[in-house]
Amino acid sequence: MAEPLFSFGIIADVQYADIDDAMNYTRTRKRFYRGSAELLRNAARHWRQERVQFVVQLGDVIDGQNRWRGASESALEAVLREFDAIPAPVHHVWGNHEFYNFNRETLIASRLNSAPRNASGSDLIDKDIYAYAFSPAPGFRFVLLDAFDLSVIGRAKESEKHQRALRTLRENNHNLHDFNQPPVCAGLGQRFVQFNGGFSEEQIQWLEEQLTQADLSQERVVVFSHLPVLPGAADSICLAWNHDAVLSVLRSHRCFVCFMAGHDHDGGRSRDSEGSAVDHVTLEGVIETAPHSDAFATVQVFEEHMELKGRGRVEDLIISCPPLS
Ligand SMILES: Nc1ncnc2c1ncn2[C@@H]1O[C@H](COP(=O)(O)OP(=O)(O)O)[C@@H](O)[C@H]1O
Repeated sequence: MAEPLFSFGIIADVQYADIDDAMNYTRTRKRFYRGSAELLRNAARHWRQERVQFVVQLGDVIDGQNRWRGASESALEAVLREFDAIPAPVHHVWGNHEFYNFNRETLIASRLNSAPRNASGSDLIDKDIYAYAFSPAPGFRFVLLDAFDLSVIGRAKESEKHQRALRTLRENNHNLHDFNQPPVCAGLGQRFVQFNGGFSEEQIQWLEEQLTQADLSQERVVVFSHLPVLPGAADSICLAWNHDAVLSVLRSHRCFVCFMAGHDHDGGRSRDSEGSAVDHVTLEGVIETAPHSDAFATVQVFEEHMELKGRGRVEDLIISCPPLS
């Protein structure tokens, strides 16, 4: 049997807090706030044994409730200790709960900024857009996106991007007193809530350039974001506001293999048949996973496909790589 070229771990929505278990907002699922650290520890142990090359943490690593308890720093320390037990780099995506706990400047200066450093500082596409690309192996380019680049929670009140985000919510959500409440409508319109966000034109342009370069150099690309972009791969309430702009970039490049996101704790899988049938994976969230189970995966990468090996409530998936030419 062929050996994988390399392998990496993925985990989403740990949302750790040192508080008692409770129901989610809509009272449909239980959240295991302390147990989530234990499940992260299980994942770390597993990845250590498997000797993965790196891990991608898909956002919401600590819960927003740490903020009002004054526990943001200690909760972050607790989860980073678990990640430190993995002898491999960890790439951190930022979700809405990162912004409930910290502002953008604090996050940029924190250990949750995993962008590689270059001679002039960091490889971020812009000093305050948390998106970057890295090459895990020759022929592969992995891209992390900032889904709160355009958002109310991820941008300072006085900034132009915050104001634009507010206008987007006012135009699309009639709940002016509470934009966390989804608009009463069917389908995709429900995504215009304050706990979501979107991607600026600069970021989408940068993504386009990354994929164009990857096409030219015959690399394969995997894209990560906290917010999903393909309807069907997640509940409509969980999609990025301008998910369609990202989709149209992804669909126009043959280098694109797979999109991985978190945010929707129920998880989801969908094959984008409008592209060249690439997979969109929304990973099941640790926070709503019972303590006796697990929610993480290891992805083994081969020349022509990737094998996602799920643990606990994450099911296995074979992801095929579209032909390069
Ligand atoms: N249907 C809703 N109506 C009003 N507020 C909501 C609704 N769903 C979530 N919220 C609020 O939005 C914020 C984010 O929700 P939460 O469930 O914590 O997000 P996540 O799914 O990322 O964990 C919380 O402050 C929560 O109380």
